[in-house]
Amino acid sequence: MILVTQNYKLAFIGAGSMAEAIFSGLIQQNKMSPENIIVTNRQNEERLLELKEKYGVQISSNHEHVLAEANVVILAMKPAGVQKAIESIRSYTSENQLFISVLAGITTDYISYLLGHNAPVIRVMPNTSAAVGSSATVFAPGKSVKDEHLTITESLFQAVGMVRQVKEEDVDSVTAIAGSGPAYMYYIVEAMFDSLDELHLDRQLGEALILQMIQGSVDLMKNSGHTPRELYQKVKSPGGTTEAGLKVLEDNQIQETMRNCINRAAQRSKEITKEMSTVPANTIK
Ligand SMILES: NC(=O)C1=CN([C@@H]2O[C@H](COP(=O)(O)OP(=O)(O)OC[C@H]3O[C@@H](n4cnc5c(N)ncnc54)[C@H](OP(=O)(O)O)[C@@H]3O)[C@@H](O)[C@H]2O)C=CC1
Ligand SMILES: O=C(O)[C@@H]1CCC=N1
Repeated sequence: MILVTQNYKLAFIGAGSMAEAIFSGLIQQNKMSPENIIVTNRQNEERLLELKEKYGVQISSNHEHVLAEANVVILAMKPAGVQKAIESIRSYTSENQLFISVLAGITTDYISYLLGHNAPVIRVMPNTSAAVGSSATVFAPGKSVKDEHLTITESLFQAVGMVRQVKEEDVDSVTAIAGSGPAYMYYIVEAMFDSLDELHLDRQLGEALILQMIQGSVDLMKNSGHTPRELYQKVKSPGGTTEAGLKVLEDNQIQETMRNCINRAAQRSKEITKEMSTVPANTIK
């Protein structure tokens, strides 16, 4: 289905980590040409120049210019900045444009309310692995979304990884796994890397072994048909090294901690909705 992206002009409102991960992934996977991507931010001109230099994308601080030719507008500022950001572009937007928001906790209804018209709005939750074509992305349609808009969104994000459609009410939960999840993995891997010094192992060799070990574990989980529990039972020998290590994880309730971590992130997404994404009651149609 990765066909339509070449015909579109994409405007990124926000030029941070997530915007960069998405457009760099699209460019690297040859799904979009940099001339068809225009990027703006709030104030950091140096950042825009750096992105132009690195990827060849168009940049501009003039919001009218940014919105002028865009068919698809990707909102990629922090959730707290969405109101000001949309206020600054609203007069240059139209119902012919598709709005894709990657903002955690911000609902499609709230974006429609801020836009003040009926342009289609789709809420997407990708992750930074989009930069290497390996995002785990979900999307949920808001009002006025037609099949063609779903197709565009699917093909854009399919170009940078796996993509699935969900109901908007499930996006908070998915954010905790797919959106925030990479950070939890990096946090654990950081501790593994740090153990190398304590083990007096060569850092380069140790890091390569750890990453390959993780890659291999993922491959086996995907391909063996076994559950994670079955797989770790196969690694463990009575009285062996794995059993000794797992005992430390169990004693420290690492599985419970991980569940708490995911639940807390999902809850935070809901809190963001309450704090920053409430549509005044008298405006709901
Ligand atoms: N990082 C991640 O892994 C993921 C992030 N997200 C979501 O992506 C969004 C962006 O996150 P992230 O990239 O990490 O954030 P960053 O802080 O890296 O980037 C935010 C960007 O938004 C710009 N911005 C702020 N206000 C405005 C405005 N009024 N008009 C135009 N641009 C504006 C900033 O510009 P300036 O620097 O000039 O202020 C900056 O370029 C968030 O809503 C987050 O929830 C979703 C999935 C994963
Ligand atoms: O931390 C955040 O709020 C964003 C959403 C998912 C990843 N980063």
